Amino acid sequence: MGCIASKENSQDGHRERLSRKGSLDRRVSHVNSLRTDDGVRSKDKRNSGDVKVMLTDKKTRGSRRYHGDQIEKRRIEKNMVENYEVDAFCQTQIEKGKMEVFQDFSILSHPAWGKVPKCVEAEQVAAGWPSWLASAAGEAIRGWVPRRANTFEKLDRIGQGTYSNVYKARDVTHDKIVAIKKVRFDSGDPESVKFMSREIIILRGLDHPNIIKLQGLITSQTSSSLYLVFEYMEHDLTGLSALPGMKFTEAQIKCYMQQLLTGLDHCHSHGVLHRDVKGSNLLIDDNGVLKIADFGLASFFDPRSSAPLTSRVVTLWYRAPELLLGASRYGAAVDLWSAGCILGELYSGRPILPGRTEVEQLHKIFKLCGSPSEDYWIKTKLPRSSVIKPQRPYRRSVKETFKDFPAAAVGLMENLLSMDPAHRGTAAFALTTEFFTTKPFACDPSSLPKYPPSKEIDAKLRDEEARRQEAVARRSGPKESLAPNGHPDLPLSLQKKHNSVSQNSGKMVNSHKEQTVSGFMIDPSERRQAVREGRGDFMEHQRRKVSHSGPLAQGNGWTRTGKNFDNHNMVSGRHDLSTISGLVATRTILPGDHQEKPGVPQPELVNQVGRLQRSLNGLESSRKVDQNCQIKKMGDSPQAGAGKSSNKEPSLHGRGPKGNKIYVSGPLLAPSNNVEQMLKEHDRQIQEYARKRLDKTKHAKLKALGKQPTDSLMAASRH
Ligand SMILES: Nc1ncnc2c1ncn2[C@@H]1O[C@H](COP(=O)(O)OP(=O)(O)OP(=O)(O)O)[C@@H](O)[C@H]1O
Repeated sequence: MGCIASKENSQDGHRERLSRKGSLDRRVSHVNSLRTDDGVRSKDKRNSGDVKVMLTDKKTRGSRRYHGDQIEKRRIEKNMVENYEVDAFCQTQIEKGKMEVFQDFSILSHPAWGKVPKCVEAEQVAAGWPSWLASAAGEAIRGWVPRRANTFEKLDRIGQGTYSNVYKARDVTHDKIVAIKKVRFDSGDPESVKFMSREIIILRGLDHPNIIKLQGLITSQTSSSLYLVFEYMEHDLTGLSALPGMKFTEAQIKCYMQQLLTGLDHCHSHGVLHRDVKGSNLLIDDNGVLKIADFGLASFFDPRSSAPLTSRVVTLWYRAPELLLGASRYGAAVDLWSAGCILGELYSGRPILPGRTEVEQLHKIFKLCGSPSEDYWIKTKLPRSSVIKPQRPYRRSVKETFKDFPAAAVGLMENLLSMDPAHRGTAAFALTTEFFTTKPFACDPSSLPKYPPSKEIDAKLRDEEARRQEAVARRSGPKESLAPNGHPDLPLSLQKKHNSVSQNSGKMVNSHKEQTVSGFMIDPSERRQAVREGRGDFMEHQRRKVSHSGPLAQGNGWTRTGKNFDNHNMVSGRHDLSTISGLVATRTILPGDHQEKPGVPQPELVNQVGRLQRSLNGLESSRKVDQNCQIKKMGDSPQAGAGKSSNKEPSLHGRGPKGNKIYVSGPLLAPSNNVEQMLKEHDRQIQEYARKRLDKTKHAKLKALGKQPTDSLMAASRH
């Protein structure tokens, strides 16, 4: 335990000591906005290098960072500092063992972290670890031995993600229930190995009651599979919110938000960005304890580093505007944006920004949060700002939109959903806002009601079953207005997507047949067989079919803002996020967090904008198009573009994936009454394009195999 210096000089000495360890207070420079006494947010101009120490309360794990001139009086809520001289207080707290000082904030981002000396690596391999793991994450597995699959009894499948299947299982050796996550990855692919080891390193490096604990790894030198063993959590926030009749109290919402922000604060103060905060990644146990899970997209960050990060992270509905605009240098604020979306969702009972494409997502954000100021565009020079920038500003409407929510909640949402990431504050700061300091206070997790096990996957099964029954009823009725398996509340284009994804999920499930030879004592597929012999279990069958990721809630009964809430901004909780293209961030596009070149628009987005624009051109002829948003010529400065007429065609050109020019022109967004129609058309065009691409590929494959393509494939290949 190191001493805490009270004066600049001694702190400099302290800093020097840290510096020698290669860890100068880098973790703390994201304390960049503070609230002044009059409640007005002000940018903290202090140099991040002034930050001296970070204190963490051992009990709540809430941390506080102190600048040189902040080392004076501090408040403590619950067990945090209050009206104490930090020096004296901390000394006492340390003596009492209640507080500790983090001296080395950079442990996770230290380049050597993850590596062990060659001799240790050899020992690990001898102990049965695969060499790729010993080499890439030796430090993270230090002290562990690989677990064997036959010491677990696989029970049900409880989750399915983009990269994984999650099972409930019994750890026979320790006689306890655990969750095991089988990750799809290829140990022969360096990128795959990098992501896998990063997830493991981060999970092992973070130790906090609000962060899921990795308990072990199931692997062997011969197996290509890797299973992560976690403590078992009965619920996730999406599943819990979707329980029929669920209504969270305000104290309960505060309780979940407090835990989420405390967990995020721990990540951020250890230099980790989660980058996929959403309801299905927030797990809750039977004691009401919330833990942040799924660090598959998490990354280390160092605000002083110039290394670019990818902007293709975070599930679309929870993705911060700077990411949508292509930022490659960002920080903890991206997680805070997602937390703001979760807060809104907990109150409103449905996702607050459910965009279907990146363009639509930005449009929804602009409508709710206002478009960024001119200063912001100039200051940030975000790559896509030259592609998508409203011609006249959108007014912020958070207060009006959520006027039925408690004022303190809206206050916090205003912070977290700031367009400028610098104004979002920090997780630690959010925990000190009025939302948490006024009544009703956050309740104790243990006082929360006990709920039946509820996962996102369960909510999906209920929806699937309801849809199936509805389809049966419709088929037997006089009218047949819906396609089989169709969502009654989804546009046809999305229904098609939904159906195709369901089919894909089915295929994926088949590919998991290999698990019957996985070495587990009991396999769910065998169990299913046994069950089927007893009763035809539709739910179990569906468990294998559904895909993952979606909204937090589907109308939980909290006071709705009803017509005050922008209907375009709302969707039924039944919509399956994973069925909508491009919504879920992928790992494959993160080759070492590659990034797009600044100023060069991302092809997918340009294509989207292009198609959107072309559909707008049709609308334009009726002269009903709003001139509010304009797409400017690529590479033009925002100022130059703003002066150009949007009626000219083409006014934007960029290059598509194969270097072909893409022309788009005119205003980006139509008036709100046309937006839905325009987006449907846009959506249809994307689908058609995707189908043609698929057909072309099939055609090429068949040709390569010397088989005769069908007429439709022939037609597609001619396009
Ligand atoms: N420790 C756990 N205990 C219980 N359930 C869990 C646990 N970990 C994950 N799950 C369930 O499995 C689901 C998917 O897990 P996870 O998010 O880790 O997978 P993923 O493949 O990374 O998903 P995504 O595609 O959303 O990124 C979660 O939403 C949750 O319902």
